[in-house]
Amino acid sequence: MISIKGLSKVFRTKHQEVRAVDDLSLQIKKGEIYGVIGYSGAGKSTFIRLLNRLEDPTDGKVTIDDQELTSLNKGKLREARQEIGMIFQHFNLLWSRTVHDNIAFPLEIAGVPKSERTKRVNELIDLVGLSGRGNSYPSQLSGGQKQRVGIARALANKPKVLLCDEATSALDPETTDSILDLLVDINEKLGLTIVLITHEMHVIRKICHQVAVMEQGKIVEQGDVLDVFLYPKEKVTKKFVDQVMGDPEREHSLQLIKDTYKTGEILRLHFVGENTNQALISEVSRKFVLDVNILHGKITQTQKGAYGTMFVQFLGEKEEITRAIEYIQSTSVEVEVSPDD
Ligand SMILES: Nc1ncnc2c1ncn2[C@@H]1O[C@H](COP(=O)(O)OP(=O)(O)OP(=O)(O)O)[C@@H](O)[C@H]1O
Repeated sequence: MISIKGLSKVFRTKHQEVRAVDDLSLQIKKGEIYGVIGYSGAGKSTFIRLLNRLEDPTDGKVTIDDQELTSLNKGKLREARQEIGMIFQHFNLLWSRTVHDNIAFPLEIAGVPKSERTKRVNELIDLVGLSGRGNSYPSQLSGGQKQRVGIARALANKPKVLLCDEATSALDPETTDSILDLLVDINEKLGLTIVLITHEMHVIRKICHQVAVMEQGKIVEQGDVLDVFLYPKEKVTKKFVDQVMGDPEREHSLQLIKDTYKTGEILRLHFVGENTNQALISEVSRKFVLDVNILHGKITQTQKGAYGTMFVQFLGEKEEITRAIEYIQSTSVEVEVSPDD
């Protein structure tokens, strides 16, 4: 759906040249939530602004649904932009207009008649959970509510793509989660493709299907969110994964745990995808004559299922422990047995 090829943006100032986006290529599928993560200065904002040509590229192409955005003249670009909604970190609302009139604004520009506008705005107000607040002004709303107005306004012209520029960075964690839930809801209900940029791995973990990691204008790693969490390759990606998971290798190596718990069999279980920890653990203690102690673990939920690591201690007859391990090995949970001394 979105094809990005060899995209570059060079900013030239008097004294220097900055390659904010450097020969970047990506494919984003229809209906996907695609996250781009990077530290400050990586080039994320410039990248997302190139997707609707708020910034003109120095080089490269952006194609959305077979339409090459980068070759359009001003008139055609204005039409094409109606299919691309955008939300911002600081909401960018019109302070002198009510919630209703903020959402109606893009419809006015598109020349939608008043009666139709009112109907559409009311639908959008309900969709984003702001029923009853249509006559409020932005200054009377909380941050989360302001972003809901931003989302409703961005959806007014029924876009195919929603661009989110650090949309939750100004919000507290709880409000962030409620806005992320709303984005997932919209993605599922409307089949909308969402491209977001963020510096928070929590955002990627919670709602994205695919992730690209950006550093110095380039994509250094990309893939399925679960894969990137499980097998981060680049140093910068590992740092982002640690933001959410801590570093189990460093903090709790199997050997370290074994040195602490000297009896029974110590196992490390890797959960990937659908499995949830509780179901397997309770199944094992039901099926086998064993005492199972959960020692340490961190399982987290992504859009592609649960994943994480858990250390457990099995206490019981050796044969029974072996049978239990074989049973776990027959599921999709990976088992690592503590090395023999
Ligand atoms: N208009 C501009 N003129 C000159 N340099 C710019 C301009 N916009 C961005 N840059 C430079 O391009 C690089 C990438 O900036 P960009 O804002 O895209 O990064 P970012 O990852 O979004 O970071 P942040 O989250 O801090 O905004 C930076 O070195 C920045 O200084």
